[in-house]
Amino acid sequence: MPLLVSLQLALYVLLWALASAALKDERRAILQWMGYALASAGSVALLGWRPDGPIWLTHTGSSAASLLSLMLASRGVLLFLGLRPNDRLSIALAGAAAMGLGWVGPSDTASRLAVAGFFNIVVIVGGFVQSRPAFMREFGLRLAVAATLPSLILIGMNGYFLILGLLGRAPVISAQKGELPMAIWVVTLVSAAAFNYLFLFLVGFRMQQSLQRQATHDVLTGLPNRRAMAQRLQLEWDRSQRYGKPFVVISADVDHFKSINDRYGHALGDQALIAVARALRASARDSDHVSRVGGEEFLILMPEAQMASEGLPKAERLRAAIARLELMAPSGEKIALHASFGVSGWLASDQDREQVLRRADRALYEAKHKGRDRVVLQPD
Ligand SMILES: Nc1nc2c(ncn2[C@@H]2O[C@H](COP(=O)(O)OP(=O)(O)OP(=O)(O)O)[C@@H](O)[C@H]2O)c(=O)[nH]1
Repeated sequence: MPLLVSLQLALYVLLWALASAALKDERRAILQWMGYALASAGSVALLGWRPDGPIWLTHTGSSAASLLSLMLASRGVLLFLGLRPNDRLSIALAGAAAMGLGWVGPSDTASRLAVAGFFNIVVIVGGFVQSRPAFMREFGLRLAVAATLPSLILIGMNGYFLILGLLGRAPVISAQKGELPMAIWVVTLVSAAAFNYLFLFLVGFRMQQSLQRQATHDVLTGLPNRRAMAQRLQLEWDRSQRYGKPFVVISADVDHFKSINDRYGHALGDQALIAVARALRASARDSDHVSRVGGEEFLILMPEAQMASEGLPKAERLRAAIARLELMAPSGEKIALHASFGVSGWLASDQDREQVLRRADRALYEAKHKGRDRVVLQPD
C-alpha cells in the first residue's frame, strides 16, 4: 500500500513540472509545490521500505520528509500570494523538529508520531494564518473556505497522531511491515488531492483573471481601454433607451502631446500619460467610468449625470487637475501639461450611441480650435 500511495503522490510532481513549464509567472511557487509532492511521496515510500538496518531510522526519515513537504507546500502558498516566507523561522522550526526526532531516537513509535504530529501542526497552522488575509483579498471568502479543507484534514490527521502518541498508543497495526490503517491512506490521498488540485485551479484562475484584465485594460495607465469603454457605453445606451435615463460623456485629449514626445522622448511621454490618467481618475467620482481610448485620448462616462451641462464643472475640474501637473525632464526642466475637453449628453432623439460620442468629439475639436486647455459643451 505505501508504494501505491507514494506513486500516486509522485504523479503530482509530474503535474507541477508540466505546470511550471507552461506558467512561467508562477514558477517560484510551483517549484515549491513540486518539492512538496516529491517529499510527500518520499515520506510515504519510506514507510513501506524495509531495509536491513534499523526500521526506526527509515520511519524517522519519513517523519522528517513529511515535515519538509508541509514546509514546502506552505512556502509555495506564501510565494504564490506574493508574501515573503520567513526562512529563519523555517530553519529554526526544522532544527527544533530534528532535535525532537533525534531525542526520541530508536524508542517507541508513539513518541515519534507525537513529535512529528506536533511540528506538522505548527507548520500547517503557521502557513495558514500567515497566508489567510492575502488569500481572502485575492480570491474572496468562498475560495478561502475551500482552501481551508486540505489544512483542516491535515490538522485533523496530525492531531490524531499527536493525541495517540501522547497517550502512548501508535496507530500502527504493524509498524514493521509499514502497514497503517486504511483510513490513514485515504486521508493522505484526499488531503493531497485537495491541496494539489485546489492550487492548480487557483493558478489557472489567476491566469484567466489576468488575461481578462489585459483584454479590457490599458497596460500603460491601468485604465479601462477602448473595448471596455465601448461595453460600458453600450450598457448606458441600453439603459437610456429603455428607461430614458440620460448620461454624459467627456472626451479629453492632451494638448501638443507630440511635441512632448519629440522633445523629451517617448519614455517621458509615457510618464506624462500615466500622470494624466491618475489625475483624471483621482478627480472623477467612483461612479464615473474613466478610460484611455487612444494614444493621448481619454473618455469619461458619467452615468449619474442628467444633462450635458452637468458635465461642464466636472470637465473644468479635470482640466484644472491636469494643468496643475508638473513633470520633470531629466535636465531638470519643468514640463507643463494641458488638455482640452469636449462634453456631450444623451439626447432622446439620438439614433445610436455613436452620436453622443461624435458630439463630444466635435466639442473637443472646437476646444482645440479655440486655443486648447479649455472645455467646450456640445454644439447644439
Ligand atoms: N509616449 C507615448 N506617446 C504616444 C502613445 N500613444 C500615442 N502617442 C503619441 O501621441 C502623439 C499624438 O499626437 P497628435 O495626435 O498630433 O496630437 P497632439 O500633439 O497632442 O496635438 P493636439 O491634440 O492637436 O494638441 C503622437 O506623437 C503619438 O506617437 C503612448 O502610448 N506613449
